[in-house]
Amino acid sequence: MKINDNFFMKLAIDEAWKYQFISFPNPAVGCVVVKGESEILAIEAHKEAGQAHAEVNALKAAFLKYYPNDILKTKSSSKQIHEYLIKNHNGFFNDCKVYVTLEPCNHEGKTPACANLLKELKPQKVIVAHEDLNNIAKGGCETLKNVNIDIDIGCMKKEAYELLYPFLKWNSGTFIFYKMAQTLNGSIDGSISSNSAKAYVHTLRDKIDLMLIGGNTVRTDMPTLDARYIAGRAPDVFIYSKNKVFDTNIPLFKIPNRKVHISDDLFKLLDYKFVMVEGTYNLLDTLKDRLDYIVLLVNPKIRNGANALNEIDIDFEIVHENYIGEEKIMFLKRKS
Ligand SMILES: NC(=O)C1=CN([C@@H]2O[C@H](COP(=O)(O)OP(=O)(O)OC[C@H]3O[C@@H](n4cnc5c(N)ncnc54)[C@H](OP(=O)(O)O)[C@@H]3O)[C@@H](O)[C@H]2O)C=CC1
Ligand SMILES: Nc1c(N[C@@H]2O[C@H](COP(=O)(O)O)[C@@H](O)[C@H]2O)[nH]c(=O)[nH]c1=O
Repeated sequence: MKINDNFFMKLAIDEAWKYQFISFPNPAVGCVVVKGESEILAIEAHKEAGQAHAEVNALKAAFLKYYPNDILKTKSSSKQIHEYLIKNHNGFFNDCKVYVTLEPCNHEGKTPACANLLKELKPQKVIVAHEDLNNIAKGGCETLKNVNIDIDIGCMKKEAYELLYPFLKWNSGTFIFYKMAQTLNGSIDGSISSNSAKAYVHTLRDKIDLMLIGGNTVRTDMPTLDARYIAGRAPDVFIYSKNKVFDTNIPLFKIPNRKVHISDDLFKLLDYKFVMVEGTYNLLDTLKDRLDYIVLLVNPKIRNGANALNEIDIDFEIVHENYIGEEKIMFLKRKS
C-alpha cells in the first residue's frame, strides 16, 4: 500500500468508526498526527459527548509519545489539555501533519474550539476529509487559513461522509439502524454473541433514544432489553405489533421510568432522534425502506438453528467492517 494522505486518513476514519453511535449526539471523528514524512505519533478519536474531541486526544497522545513523563499526562479535561499545550508546545507540532475526518470545530461548546488550539500549535499542514456542515461549529478551516496554516480539504471525502452520515441524520430528523446477530451460517435464534459483543450491544442500547423490537420476539424471548452488561441506561421500547397482546409480567415491562409503546404505526419513531431495531430477517425485510444502516454481528460458528426466510433479496454496500474480539462487525447500507 502507498503511504500517502489517504493511508493516514484511513487510519483516522477506522479509529472513529470504533466510536460510531457511541459518540451520540456528537459525530464520530478520528484524528492522526504524523511527524515529518511518516512517523505516526497518534491515532485517536472522539469517544463520548462531553469528552475531548479527536484532535485534542491526538495532539495530547502525540506530545506524550516524545515526552512520556510530561505533566500533560495528568491532564484529562479538554480545557486543561488545550491550556497546557498552548503554553508548553514549544514548536513541537511545526513539522507535524494533522489528519482529521471532520473540519476542526470553530466554536466553544462543552469543550473549547479545536481550530483555536491548532491555530496556536501551528502544525505544518492540516488535512481535513469532510467540511463541517453544522452552522454553529463550521469555519475551522477558515480560521486556520487566516494564520497561514496549509489546509487540504476533501481527502477520502466519500468515506468520511459515510462516517458523518448518522450525525447529519439524527441532527435533522431520525436516524434508524438495524442490529442483527447471527452465526456464520446465518442462524439467528438462541444466544449467539460473545460476552464482549453483547457488551457492545448494551453500549449501543445505553446511547439510543428508542429500541424497536418485533412482537414475536417479545413473546418468544421474554427479553429485558436493558444495558446491564455495562450498568447503562435502558432505552424506551417500541414493540412493533399487530397482535398487541403481551404478558406484562415479563422483564421489559418492569424497568422503572421506561416508556413502552405497543403499536403498528411507525410514525411514533419520528419523535425520537436515534433508534435501534433489534431483529432478524423477517423484520429486516419489512422495515428495509426505513433503515439508514444495518449493523451485523457475525459470530464465527456454524450451528443448527433458525435461518433466513426464502423470499428475502436485498443487496448491501459494506460501509465499514471491524472486529469485536473474535466477532465480525459490519456496518451495511442498502444499495440504492
Ligand atoms: N439474533 C438476533 O440479533 C435476534 C434474534 N431474534 C430472534 O428472532 C426470532 C423471532 O423472529 P421473528 O419471528 O421474525 O419475529 P420478530 O418479532 O422479530 O418480527 C415479527 C413480528 O413483527 C411484528 N410485525 C411484522 N410486520 C408488522 C406490521 N406490518 N405491522 C405491525 N407489526 C408487524 C409482528 O408482531 P405481532 O405478532 O405481535 O403482530 C410479527 O410477529 C426469535 O427466535 C428471537 O430470539 C430476535 C431479535 C434479534
Ligand atoms: N441472542 C442475541 C441477541 N438477541 C436479542 O437480544 C434480546 C434479549 O435481550 P435481553 O433480554 O436484554 O438479554 C433478544 O430478544 C433479541 O432481540 N442479540 C445479540 O446481539 N446477540 C445475541 O446472541
